[in-house]
Parts: sequence; C-alpha cells; structure tokens
Amino acid sequence: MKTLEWRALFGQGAERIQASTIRELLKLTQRPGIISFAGGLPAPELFPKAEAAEKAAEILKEKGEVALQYGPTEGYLPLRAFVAEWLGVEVEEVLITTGSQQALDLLGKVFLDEGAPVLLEAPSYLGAIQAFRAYGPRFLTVPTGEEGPDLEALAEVLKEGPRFLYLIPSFQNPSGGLMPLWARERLLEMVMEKGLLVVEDDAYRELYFGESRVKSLFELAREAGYPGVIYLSSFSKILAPGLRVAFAVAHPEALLKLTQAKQGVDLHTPVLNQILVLELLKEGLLEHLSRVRRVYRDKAQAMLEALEKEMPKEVAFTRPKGGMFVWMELPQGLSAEALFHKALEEKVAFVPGGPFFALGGGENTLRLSYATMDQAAIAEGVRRLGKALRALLTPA
Ligand SMILES: Cc1ncc(COP(=O)(O)O)c(CN[C@@H](CCCC(=O)O)C(=O)O)c1O
Repeated sequence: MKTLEWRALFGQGAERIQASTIRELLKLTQRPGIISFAGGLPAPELFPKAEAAEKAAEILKEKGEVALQYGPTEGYLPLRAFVAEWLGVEVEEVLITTGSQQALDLLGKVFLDEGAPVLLEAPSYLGAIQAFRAYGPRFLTVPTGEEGPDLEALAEVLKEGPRFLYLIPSFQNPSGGLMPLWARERLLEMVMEKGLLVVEDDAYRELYFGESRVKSLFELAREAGYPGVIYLSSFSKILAPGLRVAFAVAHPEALLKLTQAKQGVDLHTPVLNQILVLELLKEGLLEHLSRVRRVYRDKAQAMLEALEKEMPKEVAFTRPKGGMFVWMELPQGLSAEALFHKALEEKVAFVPGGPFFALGGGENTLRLSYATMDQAAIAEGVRRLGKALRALLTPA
C-alpha cells in the first residue's frame, strides 16, 4: 500500500489542534476494575432512561417529519422559547448549540485571531483551552481559587485588552471555586469600565449544595444594562450529556455571527435530541433538579469523608459547595503524573492538573470527579488513591 506523509498534508492550523487529556484518559479508565474519578461524567443513575425511551417513541410517532428533517440553525423554536422563559431573555437571544463544547469552538472562531489575547483562569476547563488553542490566541491567565479569580491580578492583566475573559464563576472546573456576589459585582465594574467581553460558562449552575444559586454575571450585567456578557449553559449536567444539547445567550449582533459560524460547522443541533430535551424538561423539572442536587451533594460528602480519612496530612484539597470536582494539591515537587501511574496500578484514575493551566504549571495538582461513581466506589477509590500516594511519598 502506498504511504502518504500526512503531517506534510495537514494545514498550518492542524499543528495547534491537540488531544484532550480527559478524552484520552477516559479510554484508559474503560479497563475492567478501574474506579474512575477522571471525567466529569454525570451520574448515570440520574439519566431518565425509561421516560426518554417513551418520549422518543412518541416524538417520532407524532412529530417524526420535524424530528428527522433538517432544522433551523438557531435551534428548535419551542426549546429556544423554553430556555428564553427559564432565563428571562428574548427568544432571539438564544442559540441552541451541540453541547457547550461547540459554543466554545464557535466563540474561538468568531472572536479570536492568531496572536490575539484571551484571558482564562489558571487553572481552567481544559476543553476550553483545547477549543481556543486551535485559533492560535495569546493566552493570558489569572490565578483562581475557592472564591474565583484573584481580582488584583485581574486588574493588571486586563491592561492587555483581552478579546474576552473566559470565566466559570459557579463551581469552577477544575478548582470548584464559587465567586461570591461581591466579587462578581467588582469584576463586572472592571470589565464595564474597559468595555470588555466576558464569556460566562455556567455549566454547573444548578448543581449548588446550598439554599440557592448566586446571581450570574449575565444577570448582573443585564441589571446594569451592559450587553458584554455571553452566557453559556448546558443540559449535560442536569439531564444527559450524550444528547449534546446546550445553549448560548448573547446580544443579537454577537448571536447572529455565532449562528452563521454554526451553519458552517454542523447546520444545526440534532432536532430529535432538542425535542426530547424539551419534552423531558417540561414535566417535573424542579423535582428533578432538587434530586440532582441531592445526589451530587451526597457524593461530594462521601468523597470528602474518605479524603479526610485516607489522605496524608501533606495533601491539600478543596471542599466544594457545588459542582462535580475536588481539586487537590500535592506537596511542591511531587508530580501528579507520577501519582497517576501509581494510581492506575492500584486501579484508580483521576486527571492530572497540568493540562488545566493554559500557560503550564500545576504539575503537583490533580482533579477528582465524584460525579460518576456510587458512594461505595468513591470510598474504595479514595482508599486506593491513598495507598498510591503513600507509596509515592515513601522514598523507595
Ligand atoms: C466548564 C465546562 N464547560 C463545558 C463543558 C462541556 O459541556 P457540554 O457537554 O459540551 O455541554 C464542560 C464539561 N466538562 C466535563 C466533561 C468532559 C467530558 C469528556 O471530555 O468526556 C469535564 O471536565 O470532565 C465543562 O466542565
């Protein structure tokens, strides 16, 4: 068979397209017997399987012509209307996307150029770093922690005039941080003063363990009459990630360009999936959301109890108030990559923290997701992790 030198055939941009660490690791965690804290994969016990089977059959029977035909790029109008009412915005401001992951790619396509500055937290969602990196931007970062980005450092780096700030104010991936209201108001003041654009990724908006949600940057900006916040959220974490249905809310001018970009990417998000999401949400959404919150709060509690019991005192870890992740820091000098391999020997997996830092660093950090495993597996997985850690901490 004749061979081709594929690398020579790739375009220049192909060099910037790199693998997703989570996606690559997830292949490893398919091995039998592994307890995986790697992907933020929602709890399968929460998937409305029986209802979805019934509703999908009904949709195909009664609306098959619509569900199986090409649809509008903007999205299935009744679903857009549902999202608009839920968020208190106009339907013209809502674009249905094929997961928030697609929205991140569209934002890179529309707002970034080679060498253009874009600001992210350090650490931040590695899927966003992967999506934006394909457009060759100059990454700027601001340290982030349990209460969100460091606002003093942010004031400095804003002087670089980033095309946009990509932020995850609620239950940040991977650090679990929750920006308090005062910090959100302060950040918005800085952004409005400079007329900058914010992309608010609110994937975990409903997964709060406390009494209520903190107001989003988007809501605060609306109240201040500022159009410069583009809001993303998704049905992945509250319904089913495999349906790939999410949404972006933006000023009509921005939304028009994002929609045009989407036309060139996938024409539209699968219509059957959009109708199915709408039908599943229309009944008992509030009860479903309170069950989802309880399940994740219990899983988080199980992981924190196990970590308190099993982790050596040299290790630090966050106590999340929502979301799906615990962020862990090993003593300086210890490598999370080295721990990853020891942990695999003990049949437990996690995501080393390095890939969450757009400008590098974080070699001693790691992310643990409690979302997927049941409480017994969480306790056993943390026990195994403790064993691997002690082996790493005890010099041979
Ligand atoms: C902040 C943030 N923004 C967008 C996404 C992607 O959500 P969609 O399912 O594309 O709506 C995610 C999902 N992240 C998960 C899921 C990745 C799953 C995978 O790559 O298999 C993770 O970090 O593990 C996210 O955390």
